Amino acid sequence: MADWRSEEFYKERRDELEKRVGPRRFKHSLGVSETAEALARVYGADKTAARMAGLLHDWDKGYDDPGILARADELGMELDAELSAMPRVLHGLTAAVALGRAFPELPPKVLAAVERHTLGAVDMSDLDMIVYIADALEPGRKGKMVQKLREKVGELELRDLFLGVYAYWVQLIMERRHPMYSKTTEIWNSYMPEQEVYRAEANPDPVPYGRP
Ligand SMILES: Nc1ncnc2c1ncn2[C@@H]1O[C@H](COP(=O)(O)OP(=O)(O)O)[C@@H](O)[C@H]1O
Repeated sequence: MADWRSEEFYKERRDELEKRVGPRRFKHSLGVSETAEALARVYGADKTAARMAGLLHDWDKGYDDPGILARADELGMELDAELSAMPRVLHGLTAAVALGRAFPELPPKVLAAVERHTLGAVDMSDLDMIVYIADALEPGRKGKMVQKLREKVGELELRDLFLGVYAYWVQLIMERRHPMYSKTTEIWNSYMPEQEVYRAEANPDPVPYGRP
């Protein structure tokens, strides 16, 4: 089996990716790869894994809606009714399965980061968060909020930077009037442990909420 950490492996996958997606998506993937590597350096994660997962995250983004559903079917994936109705969010899930089969040398942590880059998940690893963030902050992404979040790299803890990006993305989905994946709230809440602490303490506020 090839060494997935080698430069040769990276270049081979990069050249294959170029044939799988359009030029804009390819450029975006290179940007995510570089940004993920830089974030891994800042936050002390595996730089090679971040660079690889960033490169591969949109491996299946070249499929149209019927195509990605057929791809999931071919791969033997069982999608529930909700996910079947949201083909745009499926490319990370199918890519993780397909890449794991095509390149068994890829470690589970790289596949997990690819799988989670669109919807996120409860209990994301540092690497998962890095790829999720890199997808939103790579140099090709424009906007005031993107710029603000970029300036927070290294300043915020990784988890807080991830939550900033997640919140921004959820807001975008709402503004664009796109359907929201139902587990988004559950995922968000799983990163809000302070709510647990608050509930466990006696009410520190002498004035109940809602009173004038
Ligand atoms: N929690 C969510 N619920 C529903 N759709 C989502 C959610 N998160 C992301 N999406 C949508 O999934 C699509 C793909 O997202 P993503 O893979 O992150 O984008 P890109 O392929 O541009 O990097 C986008 O249309 C995005 O709005």
